[in-house]
Amino acid sequence: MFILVNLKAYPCDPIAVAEAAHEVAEESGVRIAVSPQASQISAVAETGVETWAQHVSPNQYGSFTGSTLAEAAAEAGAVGTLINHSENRLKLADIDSSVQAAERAGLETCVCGNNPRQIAAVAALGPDSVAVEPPELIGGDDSVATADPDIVEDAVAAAEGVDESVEVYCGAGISTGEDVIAAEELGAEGILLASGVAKADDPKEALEDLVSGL
Ligand SMILES: O=C(CO)COP(=O)(O)O
Repeated sequence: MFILVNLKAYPCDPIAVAEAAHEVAEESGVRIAVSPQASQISAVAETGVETWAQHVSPNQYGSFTGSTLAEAAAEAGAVGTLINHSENRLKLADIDSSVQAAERAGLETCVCGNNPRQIAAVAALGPDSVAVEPPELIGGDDSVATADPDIVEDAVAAAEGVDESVEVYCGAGISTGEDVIAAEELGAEGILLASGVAKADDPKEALEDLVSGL
């Protein structure tokens, strides 16, 4: 299982979380990545943890003020990027262009969708992975894997029906090792989570719990 910790714009210490994630990844052998704010990518990458951008813009180099250039994210040390997170939704044409931009820059891509229909649509754009995250469960205490298991199984089937090579992740409300195992049993190959680590008193302890059953 791949564990991607999305720090969103939470007021946590990204370096402390990155160092904890790097240590837990090394100790457990589980693949763990951290996705900080764009301005913190290079500092997070310097800790040695696998680092992802939260978004890349659909544009190339040029007159695009305020954009998050995929090449700049890669040069700062990101190796992957989320695209179309529920909190940063894009039009389908822009998702397509952002996937292309990320691929040009050599970034791994994970495109998010709210439900299995959206997962099928974005899987057709050829990302490396897709992630289903029901918005109503994001940031809450109920894990998607137990509160809405059908959405995970249906997303896995939807992506498989379009392109079997696209991995399927899930996220929303995941905070424990049991949640991770439940997601794995539903067919997810990775999880996205945020508040369970970014808001934890002890992020390392939270991460150790997340990988405990793997
Ligand atoms: O949006 C998410 C990860 O990208 C999920 O957030 P929570 O883990 O806080 O529910």
